[in-house]
Amino acid sequence: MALSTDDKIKIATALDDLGVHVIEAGSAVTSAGERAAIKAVAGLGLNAEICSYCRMRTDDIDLALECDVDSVHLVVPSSNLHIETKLKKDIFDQKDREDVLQMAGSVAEYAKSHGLIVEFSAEDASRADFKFLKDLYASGVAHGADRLCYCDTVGMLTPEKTFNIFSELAFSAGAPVSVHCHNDFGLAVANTVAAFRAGAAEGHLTINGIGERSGNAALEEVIVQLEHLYGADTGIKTENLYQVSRLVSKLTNIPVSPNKALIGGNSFTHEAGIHVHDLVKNTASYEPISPEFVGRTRRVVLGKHAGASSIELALTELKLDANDVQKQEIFKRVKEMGDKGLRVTDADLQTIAESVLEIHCEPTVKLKSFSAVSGRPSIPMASVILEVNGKEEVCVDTGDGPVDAAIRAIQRAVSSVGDIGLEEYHVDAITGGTDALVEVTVKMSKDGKVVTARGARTDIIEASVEAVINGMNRLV
Ligand SMILES: CC(=O)SCCNC(=O)CCNC(=O)[C@H](O)C(C)(C)COP(=O)(O)OP(=O)(O)OC[C@H]1O[C@@H](n2cnc3c(N)ncnc32)[C@H](O)[C@@H]1OP(=O)(O)O
Ligand SMILES: CC(C)C(=O)C(=O)O
Repeated sequence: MALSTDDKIKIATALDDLGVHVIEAGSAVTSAGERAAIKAVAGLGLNAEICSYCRMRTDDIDLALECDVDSVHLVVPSSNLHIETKLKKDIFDQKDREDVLQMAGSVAEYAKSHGLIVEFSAEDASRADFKFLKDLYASGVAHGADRLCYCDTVGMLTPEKTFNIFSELAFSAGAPVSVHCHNDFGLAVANTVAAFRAGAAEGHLTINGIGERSGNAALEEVIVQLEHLYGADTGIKTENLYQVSRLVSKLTNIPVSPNKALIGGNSFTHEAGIHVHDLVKNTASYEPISPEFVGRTRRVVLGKHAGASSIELALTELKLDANDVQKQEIFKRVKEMGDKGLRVTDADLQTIAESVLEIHCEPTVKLKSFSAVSGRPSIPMASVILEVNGKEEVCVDTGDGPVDAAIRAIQRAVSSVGDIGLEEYHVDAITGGTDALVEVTVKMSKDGKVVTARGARTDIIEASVEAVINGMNRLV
């Protein structure tokens, strides 16, 4: 994953707006491009402190200074394993031990003398000799470190162990102690929360839990757990969390798993009829917090597990009245689709309901023709001819591929009916082979309303065009 300067600016601005206190904008030593990006972020005048990762080397500090950052995350190997591997020294040898303490302290002092805030970070602290770790922190503090950090570099901590360690360190190490957890055993969030409970001053968190290997502690999970399960006021604008999560996922190209807590596509989405039956009476029955708390909306989807309440709700949303017999028929058809293994999109339900209720609606957006081209080195391009509210619209656009170009062209062609966004795009090959039937499912939005729709064809561009137009017709 590599972010451009523009991407870093967008993410840093969103994080600042979210209310985070420190933004680690990159490692200045990485490359000239990385330095340009860090400098650009530092020049934004954000409220957050802008920080760069540095090794225990004065030349790394010099590069961070070139970027005009406020602070450095000065990382010092602390376990004997890391010290031996990186520095070829042994903390159990008295001379080597003193050398490491001296080296770390002098780089901290160098950074401080150049006006930087120093977060003095013990790498692999969870596998370090605890006595040496405390000596290392003492050396950092004696040389001016403003904060200390305890890194669980390969995710070895458990919540109980973390609580005990932070209970001992947090108020006796001589400076506020941050926690930096990795998720190798899936415990990064639990360990970070345990550290906060025991007095950690700061947590190193990442949006969507991204990070090296299995990632770091997910910001959104830590914040919402602290607020809701422990009654803390974190000062974070939680209502921005989903929007920032989407931005980071888009710019890093790292999709969020549908079942990811709080920000996954399935959180706050309900399908089971037995759940929906209660949910419509009291949302708390199947939601621990309201979706709006993290900037989301509730969704009830239809499928094999739908019940009468789900159908009733969906019909109300469509503003359609059905009698009991008609509802039974809609219910039956929804179940039939579910039994075939199909997800019932909002557009599918509308089609079923209109067919059962014998309503004939002229679609607002009708496809007359489209074409798309792609190749190398040409730029992917698409043209569409649509009928929008009876008026012919012809649009051409380019994109990252022919599908993107076609969807952009459609979005331009329908701009007269409003701003329709594509929130999610998903492709499944239903059959095997290069002539497979391809199913495209899209989630689209307009003025806060979100709908799902599907297209199924052997041609992926046609399936995408069909899905998008189906979704648009549900929204306008
Ligand atoms: C995902 C993250 O960004 S987490 C933060 C970690 N950040 C990064 O790794 C930044 C990206 N890294 C890079 O671009 C490169 O690794 C560079 C430019 C930093 C260094 O590249 P190279 O000089 O080729 O060294 P290489 O990466 O092979 O090895 C790292 C060197 O740093 C040394 N080192 C690593 N950590 C430390 C430390 N905390 N203090 C002092 N030295 C350290 C290693 O001992 C090794 O030194 P050696 O080459 O003398 O053996
Ligand atoms: C970059 C450093 C802080 C790290 O990821 C770790 O030690 O866990």
